[in-house]
Amino acid sequence: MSKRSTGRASSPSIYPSASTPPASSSRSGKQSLATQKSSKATDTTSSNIKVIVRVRPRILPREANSPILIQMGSDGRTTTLLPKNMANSSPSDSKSFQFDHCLWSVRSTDDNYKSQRDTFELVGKDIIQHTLAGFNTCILAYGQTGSGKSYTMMGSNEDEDQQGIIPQSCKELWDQVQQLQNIRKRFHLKVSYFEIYNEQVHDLLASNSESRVKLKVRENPQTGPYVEGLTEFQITKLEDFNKYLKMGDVNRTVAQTKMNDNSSRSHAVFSINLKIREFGINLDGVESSSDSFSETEDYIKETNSSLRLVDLAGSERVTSTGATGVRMKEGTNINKSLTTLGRVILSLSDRGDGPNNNSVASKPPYRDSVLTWLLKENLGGNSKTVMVACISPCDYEETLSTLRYATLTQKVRLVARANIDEIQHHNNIENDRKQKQKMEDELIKMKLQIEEMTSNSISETQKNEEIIRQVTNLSKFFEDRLSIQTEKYQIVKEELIKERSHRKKLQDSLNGIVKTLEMIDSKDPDYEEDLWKQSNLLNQRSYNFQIEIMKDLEKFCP
Ligand SMILES: Nc1ncnc2c1ncn2[C@@H]1O[C@H](COP(=O)(O)OP(=O)(O)OP(=O)(O)O)[C@@H](O)[C@H]1O
Repeated sequence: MSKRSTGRASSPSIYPSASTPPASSSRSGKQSLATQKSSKATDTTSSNIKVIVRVRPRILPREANSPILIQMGSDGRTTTLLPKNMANSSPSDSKSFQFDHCLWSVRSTDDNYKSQRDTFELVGKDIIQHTLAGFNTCILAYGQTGSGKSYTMMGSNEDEDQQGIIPQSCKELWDQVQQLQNIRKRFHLKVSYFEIYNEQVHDLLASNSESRVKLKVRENPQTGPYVEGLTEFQITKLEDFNKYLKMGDVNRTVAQTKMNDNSSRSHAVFSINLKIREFGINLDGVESSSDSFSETEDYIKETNSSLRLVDLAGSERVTSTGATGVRMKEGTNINKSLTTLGRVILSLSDRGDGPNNNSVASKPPYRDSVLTWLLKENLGGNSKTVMVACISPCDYEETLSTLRYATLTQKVRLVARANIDEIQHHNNIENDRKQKQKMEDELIKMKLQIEEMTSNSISETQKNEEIIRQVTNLSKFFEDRLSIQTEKYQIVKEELIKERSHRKKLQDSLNGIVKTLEMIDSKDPDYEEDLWKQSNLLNQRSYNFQIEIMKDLEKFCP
């Protein structure tokens, strides 16, 4: 909703295809025949429209020497409008008002200065939480022309510190979704962006040729009014928000006026539709595609909510703006719709306890302007709504008017309920039967597996016992063999010892013979003779011995 250039003329063309009915807890027509959604009515809260007042710095040249007519109390809830002509007035001429919050953004050096970030913290954070909880929510900026509505809602996208409520809300919502989603909980975000210019609705995200087509407003008995044929884009990454915001801002009608160089000539509504689906236990463990939701998905809970971020065109006095021609027509239409908004708020605030009370209050004239018709749910129905009333620091009349408008708005009571659908399956019994059968089959399969494993383990044990037996036998066999071998070794060892001693003896004998031969070689005559004698003696003995043997033999064998 940053402002760009002057408005363009309408050009008739084909309607875009997508439509955006507001979120509701009992959406009709889309559910599958096998299922039925039952709305969960427990999460219902009743609260007033919250009102926050923000005063901007003196930035217009005409304000340079003008006194600041606004004071804000240290409680952060009181705004005081000082008298127009302070020199001729007494302090009692000041007018004080109480709001949910009062944001002082006049001088960044002041202790109580509220930056864009502070503004989001106080205005947007809660709203994002409510959106995630399934409530329809709305933040709308109201105020005279040039009072800082677009700055508060959109700010400057170039500088992160200057970002307004819309880009900060997108980021906060995206971050929360990233944290909360898991295999059983899936989030789906879609955006749309339209403007109401001269009581006509234009799709700011339509292609160029279709962007000036006048769209129709329809009313769904359950979900309320919606723009027929509005383009919706799915958000798959944080940057998508920025892309569609920029696209819409390029198409928005803005113009230079005497009061504001870059004045919004239309009311702009940026919507984020959030769908959350929760899934039951999936026995197959199959994950569904996370890119898109299908109507046949077997989810057990669906939450639908829509966050509407509205930058209203500024109220203006023709005398102040000096508008003529097209600008004057725009201004008249802007004022007409804002007046209707005032009448709707007045009617709703009259009801005291809101839409459910029985007082005979006038029927809010929602249909008297496209703006109030489209915001019907956010102003007087199923929504949690915050109004940021923007004021300029030096304009008495316009500021007084805005503060009165804001005071009235605070009295509007809304009954919001979380749009949660619990899914009842008609085919539950059949599903249960199938699941039971599936689990029984699974059980039988597991039993068989266990039996198989048990029998396997018995035969394994037998096998092992057989191996142990064989190993025992083998080890016995080897032990026996070992003892036999040991015995054999002992015998061989003893024989070897004997052999060695025998060999020693032989060696000794051999040595004796060698010695004898050496002696022979040395030709010792005495020894030779002695040897000769011995030899003869032996021969003689041998001969005698033979004679004796012969004699004996003759005795036994005659
Ligand atoms: N809090 C702020 N801090 C600094 N500058 C601001 C602040 N609020 C508004 N401004 C500046 O004041 C000027 C008017 O603000 P802006 O365009 O947001 O007003 P507006 O209410 O949207 O006007 P219109 O209704 O005509 O579109 C802009 O130049 C804007 O940057």
